[in-house]
Amino acid sequence: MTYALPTPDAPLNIGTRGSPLALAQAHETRRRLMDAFDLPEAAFEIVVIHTTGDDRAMIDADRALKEIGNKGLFTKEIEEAMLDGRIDIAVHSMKDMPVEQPEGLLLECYLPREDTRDAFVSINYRSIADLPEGAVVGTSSLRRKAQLLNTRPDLDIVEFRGNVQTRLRKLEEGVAEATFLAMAGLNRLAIEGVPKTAIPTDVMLNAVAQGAIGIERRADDARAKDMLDAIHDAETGQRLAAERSFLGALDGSCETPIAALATLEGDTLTLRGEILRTDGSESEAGEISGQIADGKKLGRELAQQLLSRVDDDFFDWK
Ligand SMILES: NCc1[nH]cc(CCC(=O)O)c1CC(=O)O
Repeated sequence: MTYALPTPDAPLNIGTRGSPLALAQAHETRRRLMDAFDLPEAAFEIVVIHTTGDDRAMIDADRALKEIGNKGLFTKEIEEAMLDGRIDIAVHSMKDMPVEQPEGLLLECYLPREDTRDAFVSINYRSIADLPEGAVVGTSSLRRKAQLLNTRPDLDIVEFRGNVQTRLRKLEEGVAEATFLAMAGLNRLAIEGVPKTAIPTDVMLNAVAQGAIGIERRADDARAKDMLDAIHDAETGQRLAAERSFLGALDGSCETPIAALATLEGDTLTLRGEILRTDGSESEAGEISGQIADGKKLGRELAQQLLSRVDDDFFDWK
């Protein structure tokens, strides 16, 4: 080792967004690093970085999100802070991460994955199938919207943003009958009293990398590399390699109707994927299996299979 581990006087700076979920994920990362290296909490400093994506979400600009595209919206300022040395590592929801990282940064460390499923959140109903004809449901996710309309074209989908509390209040006020959240977020925040049911993945397939936390670092930072290697979860890495390669081959982002889930059994990786038209009028789904080590290739192959079945305008907004 040619470096010293962090100390309370020279802490490792952990960058994160300021949302409750982002902070919970940063705290989990700090806890795992403390345990792996037997270091005190004060050897780590959690540094909150404000991002453009946070502004957009606050102003509600669903339109702005779509105009700018979501790629990197939540990560640009955090990555700049890392390249500037203001922070040493950055904790991200992998679901929101572009497939490629900027020059000089690496994203190779994943924590053990949480539940990948979406939650159906409703005061009066237990599942999508339970919803009455024409029910109003709230979501701003293009994927969830397209998946819902594909199976339930009768539903009236309204934009829904904000934190869990805001959404629950809207449900209580009767603004919508149901909304959707990632089970992973609800579990990590351990919020009590949310009327939720996990949706099976054959009813609503999760977003690429849903439920996974990734930790980014500078490519030339040997200390950060060794520290992150110690807390990396190899299985999550193998699953995300396949899912993110599928996403990359489709040139998608978190704001594209694309879903994928890789699972491992023995030496075999199975990748299920789905692409949808934004209006839900068409969906193509498929599955591919092979050696775990070939995950990236399997992701590209599944993407090609699905793309070969659709027209060029498939992902165009309507
Ligand atoms: N796009 C927002 C986002 N990014 C990650 C999560 C939840 C946690 C996760 O999936 O890891 C969420 C909110 C949600 O979908 O409910």
